[in-house]
Amino acid sequence: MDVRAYLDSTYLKTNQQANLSEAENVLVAKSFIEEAIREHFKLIMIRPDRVALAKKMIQEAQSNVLVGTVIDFSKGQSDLATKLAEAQQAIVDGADDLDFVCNYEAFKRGEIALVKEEILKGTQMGLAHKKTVKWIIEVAALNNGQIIQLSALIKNVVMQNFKEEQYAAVFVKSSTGFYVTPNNEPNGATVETIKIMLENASPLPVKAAGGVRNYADAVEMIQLGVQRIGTSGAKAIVDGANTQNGY
Ligand SMILES: O=C[C@H](O)COP(=O)(O)O
Repeated sequence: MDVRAYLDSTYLKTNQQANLSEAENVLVAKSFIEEAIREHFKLIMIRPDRVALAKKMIQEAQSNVLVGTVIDFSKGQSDLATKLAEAQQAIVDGADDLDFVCNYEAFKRGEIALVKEEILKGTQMGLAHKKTVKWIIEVAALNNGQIIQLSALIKNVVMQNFKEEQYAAVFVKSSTGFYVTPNNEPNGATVETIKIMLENASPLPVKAAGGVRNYADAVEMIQLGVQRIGTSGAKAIVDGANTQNGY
């Protein structure tokens, strides 16, 4: 198994979150992009305002690394027009993957029509431009019943509105990695939540994100059946793989 083919190496901290100036934070972003090129990760996941930079660096390196970005990050509570405008800009800047934060708070309030509409319109926009689209459901904000329902809702919107050959380009993704639970509990992918997502999102693929930090975690997720892993620890995962395989 080549774990690198699963890895969306992720750096999404704002200047404030990183406690860095804009210039310093650009340097950190560049180091993640360079690392993704060097290590042949599947994708570099970067904030929207760094997409054009990542695309340029990857093209100059003649690399196949994909560029992904997040839409309406990290709360997902903007209106549809705002979400679509952000996605449109990311497409113009050259993003390959669009990871939308689903309005999971609206879902919890029972505003199902709103959630269905954003999934339909966001997916339509992405697929029309041949992008991969992912819907982040923020599992740590949901109970297991809600994870079942929201995974199934996304699956149903996609199956009712798009062709079978398009399903592989629409993921259900577990987490932003930035959600803070009231009791400081795990805020990302867990074996339990990923199993629930896989059971209820299929035939759509699943991306595990948040808290996947080492090779053993990554292998566990891949063996469960995820197609992608979003992680800020991609290098540690690859180093673990190399040690395990005696390289
Ligand atoms: O999508 C990826 C997450 O932001 C990464 O979360 P992490 O820092 O827990 O690996």
